[in-house]
Amino acid sequence: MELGVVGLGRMGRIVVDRCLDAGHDVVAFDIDADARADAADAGATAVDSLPDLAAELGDDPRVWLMVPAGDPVDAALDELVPELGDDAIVVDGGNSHFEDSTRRADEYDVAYLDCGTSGGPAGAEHGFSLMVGGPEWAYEELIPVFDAVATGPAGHDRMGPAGSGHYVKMVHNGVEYALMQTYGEGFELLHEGRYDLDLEAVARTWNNGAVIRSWLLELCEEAFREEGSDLGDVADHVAGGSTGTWTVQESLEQEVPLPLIYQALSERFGSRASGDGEGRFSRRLANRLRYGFGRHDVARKE
Ligand SMILES: NC(=O)C1=CN([C@@H]2O[C@H](COP(=O)(O)OP(=O)(O)OC[C@H]3O[C@@H](n4cnc5c(N)ncnc54)[C@H](O)[C@@H]3O)[C@@H](O)[C@H]2O)C=CC1
Ligand SMILES: O=C(CO)[C@H](O)[C@H](O)COP(=O)(O)O
Repeated sequence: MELGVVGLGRMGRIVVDRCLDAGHDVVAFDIDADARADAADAGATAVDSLPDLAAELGDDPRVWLMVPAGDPVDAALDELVPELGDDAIVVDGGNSHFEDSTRRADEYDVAYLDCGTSGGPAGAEHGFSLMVGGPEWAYEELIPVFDAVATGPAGHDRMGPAGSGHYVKMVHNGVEYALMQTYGEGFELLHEGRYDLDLEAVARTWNNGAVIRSWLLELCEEAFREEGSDLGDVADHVAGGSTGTWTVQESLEQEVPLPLIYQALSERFGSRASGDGEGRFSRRLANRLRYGFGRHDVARKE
């Protein structure tokens, strides 16, 4: 299959590489010329504009957007969609708000698939988990691409109609916040508590057979190995927060209480208010874990 990929950053580049490895042809565009050149070196056909991308794809174009959520998605769609034919399929693999996705599915004259993507840059090796919303025929048409980008056939599924893919990913991220918070609290008590513990050894032991083993716990182990048991100069400053905020907003609207996810989100806001970079160990671990799974910048003490 031939796929256009728009947005060649941390995540989009993985879409490109995994599709090429699976034998698909890729036409690639990013507003950044260096990113375009790198994708061309990897074997994609790099183009200089969105109209060029549409022209290169010809009939039945299939396009994967992997740009930052919000205005960049609408900007790309506004420029791209008029150039695509009636049978076009567009996937938005970023962290868009599900209501933006339902709006776009109505507004743009293409088959629109909203695709929650999980796995972060580590997905380069293993593939992503993909949660897809939108028309069934379009999902089925793109299964060869989803097989390549995901861990395999079990790593993707259609969640339901437009918006459902990003809705499921929003809740996934709320769960992610709460898991990071609870690991952080446990390690904070171990760090401040009665014994002088090697936290990498604790995490490694837990990761081997314990009830609470997980990938996030493997990333805790990696963080302690690389930063030390005291997390070195990692600051109490946790960035991000949009997807967790949406999860809490939706919980209020649905009257479904989510106290743990709300608390984890509040801890992030609290970390930014304190401003001294010292503070809570749990929040310092969350800061470092965001690098582990998403290659987000680590805030360091001055
Ligand atoms: N980093 C992560 O772990 C994860 C990120 N995501 C989501 O995936 C999306 C992309 O994230 P990353 O790859 O991490 O971001 P990134 O910042 O590494 O890459 C974004 C790329 O999009 C390009 N871009 C921006 N506007 C553009 C436009 N109008 N046309 C063409 N290219 C444009 C930028 O030049 C950049 O190369 C975001 O929505 C993000 O929330 C989803 C899951 C995990
Ligand atoms: O979707 C992701 C992981 O699943 C991204 O890494 C996202 O950026 C995480 O959310 P936040 O930036 O609010 O920590």
